[in-house]
Amino acid sequence: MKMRKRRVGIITFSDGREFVHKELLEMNKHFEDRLVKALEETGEIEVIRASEIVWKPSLAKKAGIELLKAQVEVTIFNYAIWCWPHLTVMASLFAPGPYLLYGQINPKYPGMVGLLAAAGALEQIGVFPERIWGEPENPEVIGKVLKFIRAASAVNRLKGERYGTFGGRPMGMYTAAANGDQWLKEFGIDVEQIDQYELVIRAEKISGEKRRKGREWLEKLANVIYDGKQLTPEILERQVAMYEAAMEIIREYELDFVGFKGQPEMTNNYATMDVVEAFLNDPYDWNGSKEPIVAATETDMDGALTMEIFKHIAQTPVLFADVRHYFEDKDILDLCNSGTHATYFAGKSFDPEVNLKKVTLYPESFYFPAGGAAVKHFAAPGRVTMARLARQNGKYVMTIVPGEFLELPENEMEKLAKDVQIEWPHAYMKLDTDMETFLRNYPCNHIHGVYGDYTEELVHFCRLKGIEYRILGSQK
Ligand SMILES: C[C@H](O)[C@@H](O)[C@@H](O)C(=O)CO
Repeated sequence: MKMRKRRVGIITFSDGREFVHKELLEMNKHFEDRLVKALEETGEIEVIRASEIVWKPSLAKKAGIELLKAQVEVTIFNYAIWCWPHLTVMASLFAPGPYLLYGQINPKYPGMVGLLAAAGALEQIGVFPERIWGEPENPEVIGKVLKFIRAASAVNRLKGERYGTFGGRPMGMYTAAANGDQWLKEFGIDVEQIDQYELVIRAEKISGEKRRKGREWLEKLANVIYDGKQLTPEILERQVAMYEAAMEIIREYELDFVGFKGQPEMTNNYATMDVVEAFLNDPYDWNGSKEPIVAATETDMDGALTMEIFKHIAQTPVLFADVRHYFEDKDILDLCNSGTHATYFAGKSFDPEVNLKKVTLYPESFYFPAGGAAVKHFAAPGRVTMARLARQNGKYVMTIVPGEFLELPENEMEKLAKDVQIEWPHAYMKLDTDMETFLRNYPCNHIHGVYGDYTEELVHFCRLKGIEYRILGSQK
C-alpha cells in the first residue's frame, strides 16, 4: 500500500535584536537541522522548511506564506533560544495549522521561555497549539511528535473529502444516519446521496470478461463454497460486477469513502454487498494493489467517518464489525459482521495470496434470500485500537476501545464461530476494559479499528476538533 507522506512545515524563531539573532544563527540552524533529520527518519514525513530563520515581522509573514503555498498539513514552530512571541503570532496568521510548538533542550539559552511565551500569545487569540519539549534524537520525543502529526494531518485530510451514501437509513438504524450539514461544518466533508439502483444498472453493464476475471481470481486464491442455491458462480460474478460498478461510480463522482445500505433491498432482490465492501476496504483487488477505500455497510455514516479517521491516522485498512457476542466464560468479545471485514485482517498482510489462503467465500444465510458470498475469515492476532464516533444529544463523542485480537487455535475459532454465525468473519477480542463498563458506555452496534496502538492519535484528533472522548481501558 502506498503511503502518502505527511507534509510538515517548520519555522524556527529567533531573537528580535539583529545582533543577538546573528550571534546565535548557526546554533539555531543546527537545532532546526536536527529536528528535520529526526522527522524525515520516521519515513512518514516530508518536511518543508521556511527559507529563513525568523527574527523580524516581515520574515514571519514570509515564512508563513511559504508554508501556506507549500500546502503543509501541520506547522511546527521551533524554539531553541529566546524568541520574540509576536513573530510566532504573525507567522500563525499564514502558516497552516494545527500547530506544534517544539522546544529544544538548550539550557544556556531561554528556549523554553520562548516556547511558553509564544504558546500563551497564541492562546490569547484563541489558537491552542500542542507543546513538546526534548531532544529530537530521543525516540520517545519524536514518537510523541509523530502521534500529533498523524492526528493533525487526519484533521486536514478529511477537509474537502466526499462521502457517498448508497441508499438511506437501513433497518431503522438511527445511529447509522448522520447529518450532512454537521459533517460539512465540523469536518469539511461533503455528502453525496446515490440510489442503490445505480449500482444495479451499472453492474448489469459490466462485461463478462471482467466478471470472470474477478471470480477466477477469488476461486484461485480463496476457498469458495458453492451450494448451487445461495452461492453459484453466477451470483459471485454479480458481486464482482457490483464491485466494478461501485468503483466506476466512486471515480466518476470523486468519492473518497462510501457506505452501502444493502439491507433489505439488495439482499432481498439482487445480491449481498459483502464482496464489494470487503475488497473496497482492502489494499488490493483482482486488478492489483490499490489504496483502501473505506466502505461501511448499512450506510453507517458515523461508522464510515470513524474508519476514515483511522485510515488517515494509521494508513492501513480499517475493520468494520458488529459487536456481536460476548463469550462470558472465556472473556472474549466476538466482533462479527457479514460484509465489511477487509480480507487484510485474515493475515495482516498487503499480499492478497497470504490473506486469501485464510478466507472462505461462504453462501449467505436465510437473512439474505438474493444470495451471494459472505467473506469469512478470522482476524489475525495483535494489539488493536477500536473506536466509534457517535452523536449524543447532537454532539460528537469518541469512544476509544483499546485491546487485543486473540491468538486461538483454528479448531477453537471454528467452534466459537459455529455457535454464532459460521459464514461471517470474526475477530475475537480481549478488551482492556471489562465487559460491564463496555456495555454501559459503548454507543452503538458497530465498531471500527486498526492494528496497533493509536489511542494517543485519537485523543489528539478529538482535542483538535473539540470532541469529547472517553477511553474504555488504560492507555498502554
Ligand atoms: C442479519 C442482520 O440483518 C445483520 O445485518 C445485523 O445483525 C447487523 O449487521 C446490524 O448491524
